[in-house]
Amino acid sequence: MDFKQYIRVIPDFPQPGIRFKDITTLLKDGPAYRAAIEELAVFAREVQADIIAGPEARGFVVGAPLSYEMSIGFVPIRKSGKLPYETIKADYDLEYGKDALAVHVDAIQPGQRVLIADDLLATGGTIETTINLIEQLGGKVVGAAFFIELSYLDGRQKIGDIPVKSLVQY
Ligand SMILES: O=P(O)(O)OC[C@H]1O[C@H](OP(=O)(O)OP(=O)(O)O)[C@H](O)[C@@H]1O
Ligand SMILES: Nc1ncnc2[nH]cnc12
Repeated sequence: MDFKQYIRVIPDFPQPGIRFKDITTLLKDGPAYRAAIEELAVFAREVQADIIAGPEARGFVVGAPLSYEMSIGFVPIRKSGKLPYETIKADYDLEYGKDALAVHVDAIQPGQRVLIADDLLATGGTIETTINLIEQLGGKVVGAAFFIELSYLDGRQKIGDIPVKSLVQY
């Protein structure tokens, strides 16, 4: 399926110079959304993931259906201050700002094979921070799966040799 035709590009959002890739136009199309998740599930099975982690908020709409499709667990990586139990957290930079992410200390068991799922890879700050948090908990990141990759920002260089799958590239 040509997923690019389902993605809407909004110039100058949320600030001048950013071309925002809007996935809501893909999400509202049932067959396209399902096909996108199924394609990422092929990759997740190849890397033998046994749990999915997704960064808030758009990582939830990719990671949660992927874990459901595979009948494996889902770990939410949340913006700092949102998780109720004991957490570890890390600060990071985005294409358009700064933020902090956190995860529960008991979210991942040492040695678990973790696939990170998100809608989009831009500078790689979010994925790098998520990898860092999972590795601190003893998890092994076996792959990173995205709907969209902004190749011109070269986020892959922050991921090292972890296998990456993206459905659409700009
Ligand atoms: O590769 P990066 O430069 O880190 O950018 C990619 C991240 O930016 C967006 O999330 P955002 O932090 O805007 O949060 P949201 O999902 O809550 O909208 C997107 O969903 C990715 O998680
Ligand atoms: N250009 C972009 N479009 C949508 N989400 C993003 N997150 C970071 N950069 C983005």
